[in-house]
Amino acid sequence: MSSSVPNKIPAAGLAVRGFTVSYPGRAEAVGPIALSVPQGAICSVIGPSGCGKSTLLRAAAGLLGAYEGEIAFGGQPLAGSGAVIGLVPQNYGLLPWKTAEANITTALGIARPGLGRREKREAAARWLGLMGIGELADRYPARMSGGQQQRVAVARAFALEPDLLLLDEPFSALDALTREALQERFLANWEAYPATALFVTHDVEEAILLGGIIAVLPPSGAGSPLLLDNPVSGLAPGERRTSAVFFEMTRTVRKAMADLW
Ligand SMILES: Nc1ncnc2c1ncn2[C@@H]1O[C@H](COP(=O)(O)OP(=O)(O)OP(=O)(O)O)[C@@H](O)[C@H]1O
Repeated sequence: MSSSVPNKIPAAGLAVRGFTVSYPGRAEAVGPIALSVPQGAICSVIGPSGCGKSTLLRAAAGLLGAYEGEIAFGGQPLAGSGAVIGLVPQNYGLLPWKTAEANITTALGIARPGLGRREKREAAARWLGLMGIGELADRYPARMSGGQQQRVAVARAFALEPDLLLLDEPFSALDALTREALQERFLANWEAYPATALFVTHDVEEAILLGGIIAVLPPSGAGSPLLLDNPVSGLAPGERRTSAVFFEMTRTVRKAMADLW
């Protein structure tokens, strides 16, 4: 059930090799992390606090100055690949001086410069609607709850129709029912626009519901991530939560966590 990271950089999808970061003033380096995600697959990333999940996402998004190792997409360094990247950072990353709609149209203006004003506004309205917050289009982030801001950030990431989706605990601030509804919505969106995705979560059930691959990261410096192929992803989204395979996978992932952490 576990898969290994091939030595050669694959021609498609995301490949991370020997990813290591030395933060100034921090004795131990973060990593090394190695991962491989086929094009159009979701990789759930689960790991103990401080193991480097957000650091990896920031590096993949081009927001980290220096790191060792390589992050490749489509067989070439991600930085020069021209891939459109949709990022949902842990702090949502919304521009506080822009409304929900303008946060999305501004990002679209950068990532998809060919789109006209009307197309951008229509895309913003559609994706805010799909995330269940269409009525918040004119609202500023300071006047939204954390969960609402998270949903705007997810809507913005999907609106870009990205090649690579990077999500850092995107549903952590939501109540259980809204979270379940948005997990289903996330899968439906992803099936319509199957971006290669890294989905960081601390929730084992969420990792299993969403990921075709589950990367269980060890504490920093304690070896390589374990990559698990997830048979649950072969089931229809509506059947996943209640299937026997799901419960079996829950045991497998928890055992991997117990062994690695
Ligand atoms: N800018 C920084 N300067 C110094 N150390 C940092 C910086 N950013 C992160 N770190 C350290 O690097 C390590 C990895 O941090 P990171 O945020 O990537 O972990 P994480 O796995 O995402 O954690 P969590 O699950 O708590 O969000 C932590 O020990 C953190 O303290």
